[in-house]
Amino acid sequence: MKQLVINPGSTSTKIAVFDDLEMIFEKTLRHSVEELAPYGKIIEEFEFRKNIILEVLKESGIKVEELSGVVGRGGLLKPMSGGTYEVSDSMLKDLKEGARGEHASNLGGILAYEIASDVNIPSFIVDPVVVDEMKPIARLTGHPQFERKSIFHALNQKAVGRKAAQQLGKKYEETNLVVAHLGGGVSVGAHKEGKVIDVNNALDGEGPYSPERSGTLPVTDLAKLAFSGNVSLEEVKKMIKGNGGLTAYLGTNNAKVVSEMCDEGDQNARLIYEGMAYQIAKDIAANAAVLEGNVDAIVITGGIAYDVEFVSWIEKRVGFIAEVLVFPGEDELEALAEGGLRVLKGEEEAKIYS
Ligand SMILES: Nc1ncnc2c1ncn2[C@@H]1O[C@H](COP(=O)(O)OP(=O)(O)OP(=O)(O)O)[C@@H](O)[C@H]1O
Ligand SMILES: CCCC(=O)O
Repeated sequence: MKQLVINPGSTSTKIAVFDDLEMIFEKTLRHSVEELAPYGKIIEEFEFRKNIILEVLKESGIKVEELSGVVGRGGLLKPMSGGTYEVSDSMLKDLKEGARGEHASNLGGILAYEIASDVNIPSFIVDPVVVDEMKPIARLTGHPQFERKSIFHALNQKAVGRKAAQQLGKKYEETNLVVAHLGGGVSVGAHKEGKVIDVNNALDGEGPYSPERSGTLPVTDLAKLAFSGNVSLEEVKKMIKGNGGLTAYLGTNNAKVVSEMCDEGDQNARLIYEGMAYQIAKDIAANAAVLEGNVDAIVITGGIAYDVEFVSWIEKRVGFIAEVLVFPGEDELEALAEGGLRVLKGEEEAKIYS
């Protein structure tokens, strides 16, 4: 069964075609700042991205009519449990309105639906960033006006969670893991028997700092800055997401460059980079407490997991909890294909978004 999978990022659209679980075509379509400049909101980029995808498929001799389904990465929707969801009218409406925020992955479900409906095949999203399996106790913040939200790299966290469980010779649904995804954003989740019962909101200023996000900031100082009259709301939001973390401290969101700065003897870069590992380690240990110490393994994934020294800084602080398994990079395209295939083959029923 052939499927097209689509993973839209802020400056790229990754696509692949799978025949069952074999990837037979893959392409990263990069979108320059100039190409995206005419579009105010991410949603306005839909037609542009759809046309490029169709052009590339045509050039590569891939016929949309031969596909059995199209799967897109899901976006900022209403909170939902993990799994594969058929793209429905109400989902499309929420994605198009972007009522829960703008995120490139909002385009995933829309692109999948529009390409699939042209040839009357089903479209799905899998484990969107709003997967929410948190326990009520994890939602408390300290003030009833605020509630913690589950927004994280659900797709990759769950995919590597399954791989780690397999490596341990267990089912994911019977395994307890702490998974840390280290990408442009960082999320650290407690996976208890297949459910992510606690995780930092990696998008909105919670948890460790990351290449481009601030993570948790001292709240009174932030409130003072916000009311100082010196900054706009947009500027404050940008400090938290986009221009926070390594970008704010060192002027780059490229952890590889920071690692090179460390190698060249830059002591400040080393302090900041190791500080990020320190905060991630603290969050991993906090999630071990969530799991009451019953941790089968700590799993480290995402682009920064390629950096052996960075991983060693984390491991020296959390190795006492459980063994550390490292899965560098991300398996999002494969995870999308697996989710779609489970439904197409009738092994799982597509969930309904409401
Ligand atoms: N060998 C390496 N050493 C250090 N950092 C690396 C290495 N390879 C990749 N990275 C870093 O990984 C980061 C990107 O990770 P990733 O590709 O997982 O993020 P993303 O997909 O852009 O964002 P997100 O994962 O938050 O959705 C970049 O900061 C990049 O520099
Ligand atoms: C937090 C969800 C994915 C991202 O980093 O944008």
